[in-house]
Amino acid sequence: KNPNEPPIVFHWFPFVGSTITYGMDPPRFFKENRAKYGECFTFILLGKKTTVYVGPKGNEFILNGKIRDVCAEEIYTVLTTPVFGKDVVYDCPNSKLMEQKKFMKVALTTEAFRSYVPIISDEVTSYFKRTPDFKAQSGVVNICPKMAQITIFTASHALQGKEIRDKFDVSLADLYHDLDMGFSPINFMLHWAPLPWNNRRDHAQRTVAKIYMDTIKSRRERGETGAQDIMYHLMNSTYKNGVQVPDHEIAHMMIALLMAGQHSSSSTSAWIMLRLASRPDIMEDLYQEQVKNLGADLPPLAYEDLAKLPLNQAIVKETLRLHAPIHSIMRAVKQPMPVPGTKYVIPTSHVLLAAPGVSAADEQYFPQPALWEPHRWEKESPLAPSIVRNGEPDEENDDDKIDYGYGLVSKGAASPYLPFGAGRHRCIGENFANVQLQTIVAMTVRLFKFRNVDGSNEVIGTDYASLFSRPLEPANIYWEKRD
Ligand code: HEM
Ligand SMILES: N#Cc1ccc(COc2ccc(/C=C/c3ccc(C(F)(F)[C@](O)(Cn4cnnn4)c4ccc(F)cc4F)nc3)cc2)cc1
Repeated sequence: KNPNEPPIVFHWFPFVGSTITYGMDPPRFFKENRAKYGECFTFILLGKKTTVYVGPKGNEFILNGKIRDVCAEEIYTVLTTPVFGKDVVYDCPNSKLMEQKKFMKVALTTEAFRSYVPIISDEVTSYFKRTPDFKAQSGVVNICPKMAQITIFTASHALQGKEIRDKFDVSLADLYHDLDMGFSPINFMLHWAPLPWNNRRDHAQRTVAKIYMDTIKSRRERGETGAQDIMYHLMNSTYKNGVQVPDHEIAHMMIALLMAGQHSSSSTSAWIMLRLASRPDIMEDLYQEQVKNLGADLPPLAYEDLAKLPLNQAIVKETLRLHAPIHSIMRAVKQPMPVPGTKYVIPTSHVLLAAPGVSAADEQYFPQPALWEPHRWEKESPLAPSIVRNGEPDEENDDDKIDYGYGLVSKGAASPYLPFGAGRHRCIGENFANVQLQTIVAMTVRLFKFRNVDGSNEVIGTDYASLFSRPLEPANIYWEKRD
């Protein structure tokens, strides 16, 4: 027992350590060990000493770690580079990633979102109209594959451009599926292994990258400047050192954006539908909110309408509070790190693990935390988070901001609610995700009433085996069309 290091979670076997109990149910693992050891403790994950530090102080310590102390790419590159491709995101120095985030973000503007809302709402309505599963007046459906379908189209159309999606036609599904097989936590360990799925992943990565690069060449030859989409902006971006972004890096960033957008949104939208089925009263409130604020004739949805639907917005916020797709954020330790207020110094042999979802489910910050209650985000709600400021306990309220090279982000990460991370690695897709998810919810509410098959208020368990936590399948809900 070393008094200068956090306590080590009891385990029977070296190497395996606590991998299985953690991997099966990370939130439960964090909560049980916080009760035994406090907010900062170390466990063995596949032979690696992994120091967890939960709560707002832990979020600050890890997510706002200085670049000389913590490193993301060292941990993530084995997982992401084979899928995205070389020289982007975690296969380059952090300074280059910061510039890439700036380029990627430049096309995620409210102007672009204005055009996405009709695209997404048309996709939702046409999907539900043309899909055989929704031919009848009511029925039962496993909602997860349906939401994955809806989000892959909207994510690819919005983030990749119409021509790319059309070009993939039916082969997108297969190529995307093979790429996706490489995006699994098993590859944290076996990324190098010449396993069949890794070979398919590599073939898919090369094929998809080539499709993008051919598109870039043909756009350049035609002098195409029509679509001001992400590809267009990346084709016209230059690094600070004067080098134009090479075609292969453009292609690889496009793959990264597709993977990010698809996984996060399909998981979150599936959870939203399951939660609405567990609370038919909320789904009715949402419908009435649109009637009240947009008019009983329910005009076609526009970007500006989203801001008129606070409960609709709170659905996404409350779902991400209990179902954040990324449950573990990891960093390598590059220099011994003293933990403020303790005797601990975290050595470079450790990996740090932040779990913002732990404080988001802590009664200290959210009364009755296990209750999915979107109304809690309204100021006067008795369930409102204790540190409500201007309507939400977000990190954007009371401290100033800092720019790591891709725009201003909040300086403080000591918030209990960080589903999009914080600090230099903070998400750049938050606004896109909110527009996409809020539009999907608003359109679904117009078409259906949901409830659980057994009429209960229950919700299905979580599958932590994949990279992004998502509902266990099949996750059936009973639906009926609003006449
Ligand atoms: C509900 C949707 C989403 C959630 C909950 C989410 C969550 C996160 C989180 C927690 C991080 C921080 C990761 C870390 O610190 O290691 C992150 C980073 C990031 N996300 Fe998202 N994300 C979402 C959607 C998106 C979308 C739609 C895109 C792209 C269009 C995207 C692109 C990125 C990028 C580029 C980063 C930066 C990674 C880095 O700097 O290391 N995300 N996201
Ligand atoms: N035995 C066993 C056993 C052991 C352990 C386990 C479970 O262990 C763990 C541990 C850690 C993790 C981490 C999740 C993680 C991290 C990074 C990324 C990412 F990089 F990919 C992402 O942030 C994703 N992203 C961002 N925004 N939207 N998506 C991203 C960034 C930029 C980018 F451009 C594209 C991106 F898409 N994705 C996911 C998941 C599971 C199970 C079983």
